[in-house]
Amino acid sequence: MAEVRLKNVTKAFGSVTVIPDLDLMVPDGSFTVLVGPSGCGKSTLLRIIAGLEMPTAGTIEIGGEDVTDEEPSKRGISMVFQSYALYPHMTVKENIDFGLRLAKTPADERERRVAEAARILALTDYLDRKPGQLSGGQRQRVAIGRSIVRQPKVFLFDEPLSNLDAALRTQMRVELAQLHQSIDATMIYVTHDQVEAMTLADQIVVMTAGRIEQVGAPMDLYDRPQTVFVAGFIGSPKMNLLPGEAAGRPEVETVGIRPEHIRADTEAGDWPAVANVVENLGSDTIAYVSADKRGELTVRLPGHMRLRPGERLFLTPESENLHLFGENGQRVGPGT
Ligand SMILES: Nc1ncnc2c1ncn2[C@@H]1O[C@H](COP(=O)(O)OP(=O)(O)OP(=O)(O)O)[C@@H](O)[C@H]1O
Repeated sequence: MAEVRLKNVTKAFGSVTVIPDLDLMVPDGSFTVLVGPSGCGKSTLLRIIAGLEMPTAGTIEIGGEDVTDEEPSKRGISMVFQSYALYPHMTVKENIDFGLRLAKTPADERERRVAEAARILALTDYLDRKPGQLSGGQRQRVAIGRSIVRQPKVFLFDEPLSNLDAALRTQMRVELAQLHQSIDATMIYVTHDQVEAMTLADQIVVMTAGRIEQVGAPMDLYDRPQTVFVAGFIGSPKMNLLPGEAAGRPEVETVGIRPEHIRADTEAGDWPAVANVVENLGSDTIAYVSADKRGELTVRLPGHMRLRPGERLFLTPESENLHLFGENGQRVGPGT
């Protein structure tokens, strides 16, 4: 068992408290993704779990053991960073093997583990190459290989794919999902990327200003954001958030509607509007429009719908897909 539990974790740098009082449970074997705006404390939290930062107060348990005062190397964790920092003069095999050699693992065991990691990561044919002879994605796989051979209970990833180009990111994302399926370890992953969060996570933790705003399965957060903040943060393009007004619900202050839940028609509809900017993505079209009395809205339309900037259209929000938020930005319906 390697669940990770944070209890009343507080972190201050000097007089600035960046994490006020945080509780989090990461289930054994889960893929937990931390998201939130820049500076909200994601990396700090990961570093606290790793033991690279000491919490100002609170405890960290890994696999039921209190590791708050334990050295990073004794916690059974392994961390993969965005800059993968391989040793350029060593081969792939030597890079992967490095930590095991330092730990004085017996040679035959090292051989076995490196071969197994290389197999999982499809690096077997590259073991004798130097990092300079690899693509960015292959280098990142070597960095992950270094983690795998140490057989950690928990993998920590801090934006591991952010230095890769779009195509490689997609490929590595799929590979990470497969890796998680094949080795079943607990993974905690920080990212800015919506698609990574939605596709990799069993549970997403949305943070803001050092606090947890909501924890849930990706589609849970998407379908039932509990706050205006989560509603605006999860989903791309962003949910439209309009000053409230819901029939018979005076407590509603904000009404949310996702871009794909607004129907558009050139003939008739509830809200007359004019298209400002139109992005044709092929599979769908994103239109940024001004709607009379509603202001600026983002609408996701079918890819085949042709629309030109300046063109008039009529929008109809799907009433069954509205999100209602009350005072303090808390969800008040439907189905809180
Ligand atoms: N060593 C440090 N000394 C002082 N302040 C720090 C230190 N490390 C982080 N901080 C501050 O703590 C806050 C949280 O930083 P952190 O890097 O954890 O955020 P983040 O959510 O990972 O941000 P990003 O998404 O931009 O990487 C920030 O305000 C940051 O300036």
